[in-house]
Amino acid sequence: MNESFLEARQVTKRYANHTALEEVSIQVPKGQVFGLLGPNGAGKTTLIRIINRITAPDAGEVWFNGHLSQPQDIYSIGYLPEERGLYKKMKVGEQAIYLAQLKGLSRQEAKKRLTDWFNRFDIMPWWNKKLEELSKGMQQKVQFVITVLHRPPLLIFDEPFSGFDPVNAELLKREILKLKEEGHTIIFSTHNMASVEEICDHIALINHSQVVLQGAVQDIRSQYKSNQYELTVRSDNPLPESDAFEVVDSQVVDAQTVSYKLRKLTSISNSEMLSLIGAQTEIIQFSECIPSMNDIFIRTVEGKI
Ligand SMILES: Nc1ncnc2c1ncn2[C@@H]1O[C@H](COP(=O)(O)OP(=O)(O)OP(=O)(O)O)[C@@H](O)[C@H]1O
Repeated sequence: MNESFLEARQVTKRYANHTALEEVSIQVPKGQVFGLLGPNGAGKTTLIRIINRITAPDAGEVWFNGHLSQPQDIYSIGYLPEERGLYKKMKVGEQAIYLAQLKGLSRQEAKKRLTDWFNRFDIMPWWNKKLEELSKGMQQKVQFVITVLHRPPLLIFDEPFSGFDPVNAELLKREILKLKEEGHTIIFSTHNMASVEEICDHIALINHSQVVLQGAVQDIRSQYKSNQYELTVRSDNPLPESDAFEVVDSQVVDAQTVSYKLRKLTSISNSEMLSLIGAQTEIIQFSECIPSMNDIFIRTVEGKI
């Protein structure tokens, strides 16, 4: 694993009647997209607020780019909070320039970068409108742009896809991946598991205030494999009998086609299994069932592992 840009070490946060985080440790690799997952109330926003120094932990430490987090580190973070907070009565372009200047950009540079982003996000016609005249999705776009405009090395997005239609969610995904290619480290919290598979390199799953799963998405999905396969064959020849696998389920698709769910019983490779079946039947489709992040989330959170 490459070096961490951000680490939480044994972070604990207690509120009056509730422990929101219990010895939570995460390692966010530099230049990667890190998904912070968990059911409602798990503690994700609390951890994000601690990383942003909005609230302090009761115990534990946050390490930022190799040093113990310092107050000035917040200038190296672009944070899109869950509750979006722009001025409703102020004009969009003017507001965006003002906020960019607060983050250290000159007026000229801010305008140049904003024009570029606004064109890409198709919101340039709204430059002179008041924020309250924009739809929720457009307001989201404006706030996203303001978050990333000063190009901080660490970007943290809390539920960035909420309020976006599928086309705009796609646009946002592409922009997040572009920001990664430019070298930013990105943390985002989401309940949208499809987006996790598409854009996250690593994840941490928090449940009941603790990290219950952490690692590279591909490794985690492989760990949860259960030797199950989907197979579709022409029905002229029966499936060969074998000690290597068993049929869990079968379904007639049409007069010529049958599909099976198989479980592998030995350590033969996928290619060997394919040859074994293919020697007697004509294979139309063969694939190993790799659990989705959605399945893994539900199984882990419901304790079915
Ligand atoms: N300021 C606060 N005072 C008291 N309790 C709080 C405070 N902030 C958060 N909590 C509690 O801490 C727990 C974790 O909340 P948090 O907002 O971190 O969850 P989350 O994982 O972000 O949830 P969601 O997915 O619903 O946004 C919740 O039980 C919440 O009620």
